[in-house]
This record gives sequence, C-alpha cells and structure tokens, in this order.
Amino acid sequence: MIDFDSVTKLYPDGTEAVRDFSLHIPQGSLTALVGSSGSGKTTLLRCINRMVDPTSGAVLINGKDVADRPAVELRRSIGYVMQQSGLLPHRRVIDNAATVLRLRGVDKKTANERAEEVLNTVGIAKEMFRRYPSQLSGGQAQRVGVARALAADPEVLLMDEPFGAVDPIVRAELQAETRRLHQELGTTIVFVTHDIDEAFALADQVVIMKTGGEVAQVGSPAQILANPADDFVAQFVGLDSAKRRLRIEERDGARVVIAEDGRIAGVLDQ
Ligand SMILES: Nc1ncnc2c1ncn2[C@@H]1O[C@H](COP(=O)(O)OP(=O)(O)OP(=O)(O)O)[C@@H](O)[C@H]1O
Repeated sequence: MIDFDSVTKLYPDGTEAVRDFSLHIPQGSLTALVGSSGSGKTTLLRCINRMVDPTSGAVLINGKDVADRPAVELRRSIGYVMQQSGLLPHRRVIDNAATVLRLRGVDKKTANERAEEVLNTVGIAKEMFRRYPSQLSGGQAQRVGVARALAADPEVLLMDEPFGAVDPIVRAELQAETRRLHQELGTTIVFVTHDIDEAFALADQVVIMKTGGEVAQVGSPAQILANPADDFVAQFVGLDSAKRRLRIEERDGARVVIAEDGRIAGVLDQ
C-alpha cells in the first residue's frame, strides 16, 4: 500500500531529520511510528501527503510515486489528524466535518448528510453539530477532527499525536474508538506517537525510531516485546513497565503474549 523507499530528508538549515528510511505499510494496517522527540516521525508522516518532499528517495502509494501526483489532489485523498484538531474556529462542527467534501465540489446537502454520518460514527451527539469548536472539549474536538478526516473516505489516514493534548481517561477512550474505527473501516492508518504504550495498544506494526530518523526496530508489538533488537529498544519498550498492555509469560513451556484483559494474544514460540 505505502512504501518508503530509501527516504532521506535534509532540511535547508542542514538538519538531517531522516536518513535512508525504508518501510512497507500493508493495506488496511495500522502502523505506529514511535520515538522520542526529534526522531523524524512527523517528517516521515508528511512525506506521505507531500507536506514535506524527501531530499532523496521516494514514497509510493499503491506503487505510484506521490511526487507524480498533484499535491492538492493527493492531500484531499488522505485524511490528516493533528494534535490540535485544526478545526476552523468560525465554522460550526457540521461544516468543519463537511469541509473536504465541499472542497471537492460535493453539494452542501450531500456533504452535510455524510458529515452527520461520520460525526455519528465518531460519537459526536447531534446537539453538538451546530456548536463552534471553542464550545467543545479537547476530546470532542479531536473526534470532530477524525470525522472531518474520514468524511471523504480517504485511502489513507495520517494521525500525528492526535491524542497528545487530552487527559489520560479521554485518551484511553479515543484510543479504543480508533481501534474500533480501524476494524470497522479497514482504512490504512499511519499513527505518530511518542508513547510506546499507545503504539502497542493500537498498532499491528510498530516502528521504533532513534534520533536522526534511524529505525531501531520494526515489528508487531508481540515480536518487539519478545525480541527487542537491542538495548535501546529494550529500554524504550520498558519491558517491566507496570502499564504494559501486553506482557509475556511462560505457559506450559511456551512463551505467550498476554493481553491487558488476561487473554492470550499470541504464542511466540513452542
Ligand atoms: N522545517 C524544518 N526545518 C529545519 N529542521 C526541521 C524542520 N522540521 C523539523 N526539523 C528537524 O528535524 C528533526 C525531526 O523533526 P520531526 O518533527 O520530524 O521529529 P518528530 O519525531 O516528529 O518530533 P516530535 O515528537 O518532537 O514532534 C528535528 O531535529 C527537527 O528539529
């Protein structure tokens, strides 16, 4: 679906944000890019929708180089959710959710119907539709941001620290909603976070980044937990973290991955 092919990004001031980054993101997966501040996560995400152009290398969607697609058309086919919801302050919730469809030339009635549908999907009650963004809580604003991104049925959804600014309880709720939406819609999602627990809770594929855009490890949460590539990953993953949603236990001579609710999420070896 999405392929990074030896992507390097050197900003004009000489900062090398990402070096020779390659990754395959399968159709319908949820991939989390996780790493500390400045490890190049946002840069990589923005290479997908051409908010950033790589200095060398390419990003392909379904085998086609995004550099060959007009940036505006490309961005309208890709949903983007940021930490601060980025909603238009002078537009009502319903109009914010309908923005991309209206930009695509869809008539107001059809766009609003679709906006109502996606607002409903993300759990925004009808009473909120006519409010302005300043009249929403942080969690509600993020939900509207997700609805806006989903309204145009994007082929890809990019999420950049979308729940970074909400409190832990709402954050857990929004994570659960994201999991549910991903299962329901099957959209390919690329999710940036600096929180390894969030990455493990959400993603099928986790990419752990080191400073300078170097990949420390790529794998499923279970693979990374079972076999951290090096000390950096082991420490980053905090194998003994009390918060860990997945943990590994020995059961009848096999190492199994146990999920938060106590059920067996996978068998690592026998
Ligand atoms: N426009 C820019 N010009 C110069 N340097 C930049 C620019 N944007 C980002 N950088 C630098 O590139 C590096 C990677 O930044 P990036 O925002 O991609 O990292 P990140 O992992 O998303 O960080 P954070 O978690 O703090 O958002 C950092 O050193 C950053 O200072």
